[in-house]
Amino acid sequence: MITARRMAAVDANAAALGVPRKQLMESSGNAVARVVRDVAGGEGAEIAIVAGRGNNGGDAFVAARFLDGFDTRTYLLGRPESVSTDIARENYDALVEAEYDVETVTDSREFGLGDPDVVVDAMLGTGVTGALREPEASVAERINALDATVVAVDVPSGVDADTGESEGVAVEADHVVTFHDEKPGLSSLDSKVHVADIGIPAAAETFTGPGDLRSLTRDPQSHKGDHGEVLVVGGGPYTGAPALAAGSALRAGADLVRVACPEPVAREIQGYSENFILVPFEGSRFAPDHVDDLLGRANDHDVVVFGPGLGSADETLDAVEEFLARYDGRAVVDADALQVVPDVETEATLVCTPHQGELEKMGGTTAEAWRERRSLVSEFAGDLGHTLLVKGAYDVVSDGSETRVNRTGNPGMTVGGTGDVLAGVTGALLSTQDPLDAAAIGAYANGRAGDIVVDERGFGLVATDLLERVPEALWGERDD
Ligand SMILES: NC(=O)C1=CN([C@@H]2O[C@H](COP(=O)(O)OP(=O)(O)OC[C@H]3O[C@@H](n4cnc5c(N)ncnc54)[C@H](O)[C@@H]3O)[C@@H](O)[C@H]2O)[C@H](O)CC1
Ligand SMILES: [K+]
Repeated sequence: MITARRMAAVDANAAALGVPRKQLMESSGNAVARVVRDVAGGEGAEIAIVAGRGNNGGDAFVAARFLDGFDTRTYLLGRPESVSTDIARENYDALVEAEYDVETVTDSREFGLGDPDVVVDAMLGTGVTGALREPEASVAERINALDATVVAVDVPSGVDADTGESEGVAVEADHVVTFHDEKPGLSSLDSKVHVADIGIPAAAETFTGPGDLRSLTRDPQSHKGDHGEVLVVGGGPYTGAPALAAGSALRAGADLVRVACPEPVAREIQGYSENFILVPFEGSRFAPDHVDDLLGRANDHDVVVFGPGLGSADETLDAVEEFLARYDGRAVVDADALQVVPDVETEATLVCTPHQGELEKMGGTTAEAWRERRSLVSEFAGDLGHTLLVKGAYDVVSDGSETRVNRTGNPGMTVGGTGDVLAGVTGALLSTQDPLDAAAIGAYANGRAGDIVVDERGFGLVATDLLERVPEALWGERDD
């Protein structure tokens, strides 16, 4: 099962892996034609292809080329100039050039579909927003009134592939040829669903890629706070770690970042940067006495990043345990705080970011080969009931039901502090993304930032270099 949003990400990842969308379109069109052949009842059958101006229409232009021998006519709803993508337009032009029977429909009132045996509905696919507009709405009604067998491309036009719902009229299809994987909304329809393999490499789904960054949108109308308020809880024996996590959360786009830390740590951090808002607590380390106050504060934030530099004193770990038991918001848990997670019952939504050693301390197991590690991490995440981001040469991210593997990053990143950067980035992302996406994008961007630094200067990077490249890694030029 795959949502339209995830499908778009996987599609972009496939392109980055060297399988561009036009190639997928060729497979999609071919798959549609195969189903049409099966339902048409022999050559000579009359087939009407009704194509819209997006890539859904593009699939149908390809299908027409695979239907030689049938009496096929293709209708484009609109002028050729209105075809909205290059690849759909190229496939349209190819039909015209090869003298296929193609008509443009500019006045739908005069559009007569005749009495075909099969209608291919390729007006709209996953690009639909809201109710069908004209001319698509009245053409859908006309298709529904015919006796023909209706084969819809990807999704019946007007239907939302994620929900199966339509806001107005929608095509009623006998068959739907959908691509790559089942879509959540199709099972509720009265159509026979055919899932066609269109040659998207499994790696486009398994591995994070530039497509995963597509969910990072910024609404021009956004206000302060829309992109997250993050509370970093850390510091004690270490002072750099919470500062790195906080700085990274800001670089990853959080609007406000506060650092809750012991007073002496706060004094030191203040000297690092004027961008930090500090909320010091008494004493030299986090302890159970601080939990009440901290819970109040945490509830005013979207996400808490727990762990950088906290240390592992017994009273600190007790305090972490008590905090998590009483907290029901979102949190990234890193470093020493990780070890209490398996023992605590919490309503909180956690993204845990252990390296392999920390994973073992949590009770998880690891393996050398990433495929094996992927299954182990997935199983352990399922047992924990939280999302895991297990760091390594290949990072494994899983919530127990979905698992992604991240390949960005390099051996230069074994230096101290890179984990704190990852925790901060993931914390900022967790305020706008679901936990699996936040962890996957966090791992991808953190590694990419490291790759940018090493490409430029070679090894010898330090964590602050990485932090500075986080914006570029998240929003810089994308090759999708
Ligand atoms: N990997 C894949 O998923 C592949 C999918 N393919 C096919 O591509 C379509 C999605 O294509 P896209 O261009 O994004 O969108 P559509 O063709 O569905 O429609 C865009 C088109 O429609 C207009 N529009 C939007 N809403 C409405 C409305 N309510 N009424 C009228 N018109 C509307 C919008 O303005 C655009 O012009 C997917 O379904 C697959 O069929 C690839 O070919 C292969 C890879
Ligand atoms: K369609």
